[in-house]
Amino acid sequence: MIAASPVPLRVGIMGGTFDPIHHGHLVAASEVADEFGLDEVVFVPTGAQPFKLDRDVTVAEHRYLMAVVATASNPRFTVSRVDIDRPGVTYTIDTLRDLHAAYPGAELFFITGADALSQIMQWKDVSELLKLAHFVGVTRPGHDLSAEELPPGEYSLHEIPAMAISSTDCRQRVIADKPVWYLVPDGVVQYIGKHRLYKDVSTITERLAPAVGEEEL
Ligand SMILES: Nc1ncnc2c1ncn2[C@@H]1O[C@H](COP(=O)(O)OP(=O)(O)OP(=O)(O)O)[C@@H](O)[C@H]1O
Ligand SMILES: O=C(O)c1ccc[n+]([C@@H]2O[C@H](COP(=O)([O-])O)[C@@H](O)[C@H]2O)c1
Repeated sequence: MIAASPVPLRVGIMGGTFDPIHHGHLVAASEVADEFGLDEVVFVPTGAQPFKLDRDVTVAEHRYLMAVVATASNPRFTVSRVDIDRPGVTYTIDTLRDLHAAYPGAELFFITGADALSQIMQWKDVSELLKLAHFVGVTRPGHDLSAEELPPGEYSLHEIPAMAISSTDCRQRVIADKPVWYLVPDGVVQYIGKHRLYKDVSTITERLAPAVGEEEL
């Protein structure tokens, strides 16, 4: 008798700068998990995102902890440190290799908004990248959802409820003393206030691009 092979785990990966994590990220992950029957969605805060090296970004530990707070109540959501613990620039090719090692035999689904999806052809090692995970692009207000440059069969497009929320807008609201209630989870509102994120810029932000000569990219 041939033993039945175990059904592979279906794992979603939601990569992002998450500065801060907001309900747009959470709805995208929840909708894709439902549509694709995912067993788990791993949120992966980035280290030094290659296209954001000239930006000030909140220190990784705060972004990681906000993701933990935001996902704590969902038993299928977890948060990974793989990108923030790996030195150097964060490339998704390394994220996927690390997560294949952490979840041997699992099928990986990389979840991305329409804006990020449109740039994927410029990501490092794109042809290998597309073999390591199935890419799922989700709708995002203000961005066209298309992936014409990507090879057919390597990705899916999925419509989700429109959440006109961005981390940029959340940060600007905090700076302007406007509320971010209901744009981000309650615990994240409180975390931002407790640590004075986006207010105390001199102490809580880091520029991702190292000073010239300081570190080789
Ligand atoms: N409102 C949203 N709806 C759908 N997808 C989203 C939404 N916001 C972010 N995403 C997707 O989530 C991932 C992580 O996004 P990111 O952390 O950069 O948030 P952001 O709001 O775009 O941040 P910022 O405004 O700082 O650029 C990306 O794939 C992005 O396209
Ligand atoms: O691998 C790359 O070359 C690459 C370039 C740009 C962005 N990414 C990934 O895209 C995801 C969304 O990034 P962001 O900063 O828009 O939230 C996140 O997981 C990044 O690591 C990856």
